[in-house]
Amino acid sequence: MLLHSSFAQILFVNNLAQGKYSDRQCNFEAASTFFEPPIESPPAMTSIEAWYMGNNVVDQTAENRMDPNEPVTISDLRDLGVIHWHLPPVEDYPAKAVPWEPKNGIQDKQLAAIRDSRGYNYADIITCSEECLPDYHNKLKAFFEEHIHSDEEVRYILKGSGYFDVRDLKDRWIRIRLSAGDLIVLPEGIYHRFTMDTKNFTHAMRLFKGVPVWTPINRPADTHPSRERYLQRFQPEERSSTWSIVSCFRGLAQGWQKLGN
Ligand SMILES: CSCCC(=O)C(=O)O
Ligand SMILES: [Fe+2]
Ligand code: NI
Repeated sequence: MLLHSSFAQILFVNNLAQGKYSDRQCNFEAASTFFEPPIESPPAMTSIEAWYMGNNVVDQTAENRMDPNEPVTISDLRDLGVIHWHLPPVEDYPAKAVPWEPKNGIQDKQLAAIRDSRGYNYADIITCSEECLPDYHNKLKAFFEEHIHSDEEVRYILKGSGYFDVRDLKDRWIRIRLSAGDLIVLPEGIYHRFTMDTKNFTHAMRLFKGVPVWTPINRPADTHPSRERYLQRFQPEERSSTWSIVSCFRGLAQGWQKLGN
């Protein structure tokens, strides 16, 4: 198996170098005997890693860590509304399926449980690589434009890897490294962007509640209702000061009412 897959990888890289890949070969099912991504996912990674990055990005696919490194914990991410599971993929998913319908019922029970409990009733599967993604260069540019969405962004990495960058509440970029098995939820209204890493291969499931909304709302979007909702939910100081102003006005109004009676 090991021999087989290294052979397949050598073949893949060779063919890639000769420009042999076409859309047809991006169908993993049809080409599964020789199509393997040119990388292996790391063994049983149990958690994502995140770190602060600088604003000056020369190569978006590089790690872009601060020097010295400034790590960001899972709990810091939770405070921003970003949640994560690690579910090693149990099925062999196709390279592309828009939408994706499980063939023989849902085999991945853990994924099915998350989909049910969070209402992700639509899913599709895409492969980001130069061979498989039509209009590759423009898509990569669009993915890396800072934006928000009016819904959650939910991605399950099936093979390969990539980075989601999110802004913290002080507007600093945090880079989150995802690889096969990582399922991430970015909340509605968080500023974010996506890039592949130096390996240039991400095979992912995109999950949605109801009709998929993937229109990006590029920054500036500070007055967009989704951004305002995000700040209400996740910016504690702002929420408490808004609440104290509201309750102060309430108190005054009640006072006036009493005076009038
Ligand atoms: C990891 S999926 C490809 C990127 C994407 O869907 C996005 O940036 O919204
Ligand atoms: Fe997106
Ligand atoms: Ni997005």
